[in-house]
Amino acid sequence: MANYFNTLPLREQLAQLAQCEFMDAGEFTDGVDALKGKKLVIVGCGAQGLNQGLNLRDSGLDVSYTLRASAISERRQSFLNASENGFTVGTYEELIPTADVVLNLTPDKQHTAVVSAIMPLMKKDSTLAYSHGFNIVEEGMQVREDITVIMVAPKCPGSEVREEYKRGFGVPTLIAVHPENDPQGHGLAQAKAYAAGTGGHRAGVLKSSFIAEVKSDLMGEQTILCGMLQTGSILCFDKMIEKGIDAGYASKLIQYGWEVITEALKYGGVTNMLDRLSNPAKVKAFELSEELKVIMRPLYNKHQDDIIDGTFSRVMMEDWNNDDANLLKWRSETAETNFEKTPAGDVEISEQEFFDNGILMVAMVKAGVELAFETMTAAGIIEESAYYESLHETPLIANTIARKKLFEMNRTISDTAEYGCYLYNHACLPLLADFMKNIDTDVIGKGLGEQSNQVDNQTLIQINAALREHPVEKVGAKLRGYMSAMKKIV
Ligand SMILES: NC(=O)C1=CN([C@@H]2O[C@H](COP(=O)(O)OP(=O)(O)OC[C@H]3O[C@@H](n4cnc5c(N)ncnc54)[C@H](OP(=O)(O)O)[C@@H]3O)[C@@H](O)[C@H]2O)C=CC1
Ligand SMILES: CC(=O)[C@](C)(O)C(=O)O
Ligand SMILES: [Mg+2]
Ligand SMILES: [Mg+2]
Repeated sequence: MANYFNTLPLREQLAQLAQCEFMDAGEFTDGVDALKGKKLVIVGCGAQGLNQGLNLRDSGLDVSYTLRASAISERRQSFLNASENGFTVGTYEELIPTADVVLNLTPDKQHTAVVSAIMPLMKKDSTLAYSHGFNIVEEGMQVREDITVIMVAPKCPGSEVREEYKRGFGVPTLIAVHPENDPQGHGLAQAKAYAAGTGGHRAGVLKSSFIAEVKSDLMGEQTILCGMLQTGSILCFDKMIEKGIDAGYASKLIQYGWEVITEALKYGGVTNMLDRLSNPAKVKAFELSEELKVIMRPLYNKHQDDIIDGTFSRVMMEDWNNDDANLLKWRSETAETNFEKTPAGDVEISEQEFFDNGILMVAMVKAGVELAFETMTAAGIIEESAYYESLHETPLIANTIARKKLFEMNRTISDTAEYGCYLYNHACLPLLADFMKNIDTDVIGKGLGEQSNQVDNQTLIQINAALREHPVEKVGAKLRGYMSAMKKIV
């Protein structure tokens, strides 16, 4: 097998990267009908597997789980996830032959082995579904020609796929049909029904391609979504400790701060997030974010370049073949960081205080969202896709840090995302070393303590215009307009 993307002519690569059509709510009036009465068998019951299965069943679909024989015999967590939620669980031999749709929700590293094992058992004219395009695009998996291959990719950690559904909302979702495998022409109808079953249509669905999803998902997760929040947590915490801020306070400000400040982002974009600051703090946050964008832009370009040409995938797959040695080493190193080892203090921090004392965090989120959006769109990803992958998903990742710090984020996201997050963190920590030398508690930990809200009018006018004029704000206003069912979290 070879990297599918790299086998295509540039014309086709660009066309697939640009595949992105916002699907109006009217396209989902049939709901889950295309899958009603069909047997959906999910392989794997982890972050996506469990939460998607719960949503699909609540949406009236017939869902069961097939797990590795060892998972069942050893009653592993995946078996408990499925059985304790009342699902039928069986081996591949027992359930795959009965499946109309097989949802492959195992780790990307396992996809070639899993698909190779289940394909011979899949009945003629059935469907194979993915939630990430890595196996098809980066590995070039060849699927039997009678099998329809679709993708329904939530732009969100598995846990929040379920939480947003329970709130009556959903998460933005990319759907696609693999052009090499749509023999009966019903791939799109099935993908739409699957997306509706997860609740994705309530947040927004893009008709995308396996290529557009992979090349944007890898970029978002490695940079703004997980990498920036990991690096920002470590740098901001260590700076506060260096400057004598109480460790419990510092830990709480960061652990819960990302969620609070990015909730403003989710509702009103970067503009609303900065509008939550005083004028002097907004000017400071804007200046810091502009400085951060200059420093980090080469890193964001390198991540996108390595994703586009397959370098990232090759390097990660080398680690797969080395028993995940780097992934496991970097995971344990993360657990040893001061931030991870310091519990949040039993101290009251008001919602506004997270903004006032977290000016640097606001600047990092602004810089990361804008850089990721700008880099993705420069690489051919369409704005709507780049918005979901940079701005809208950041608060959903922040929700996981609020639960149990970087441990929970890295446990909930895919191993692929976790690996990319560590690559970014290893590069960004030294990259920001000089920048952090000039940082003090006025922007992280204590706030400006300004006596008045006065700033230069011209400066404020220019900053407000720059915030509102950024393309992520324009496409964001349109997409948030469709999210009438969005629910408050903080
Ligand atoms: N995590 C996330 O938030 C997101 C993930 N995705 C995508 O969803 C897919 C699933 O990822 P995720 O939910 O994170 O995966 P998890 O690691 O959370 O769960 C993997 C599941 O697969 C099972 N599994 C592991 N290895 C094998 C194997 N060799 N054969 C069969 N089953 C196996 C595990 O059970 P056991 O080990 O007990 O057998 C577990 O139930 C991936 O393609 C990922 O890219 C997409 C969007 C977000
Ligand atoms: C949660 C999500 O969308 C990620 C970051 O892409 C992943 O876990 O792979
Ligand atoms: Mg993703
Ligand atoms: Mg991902």
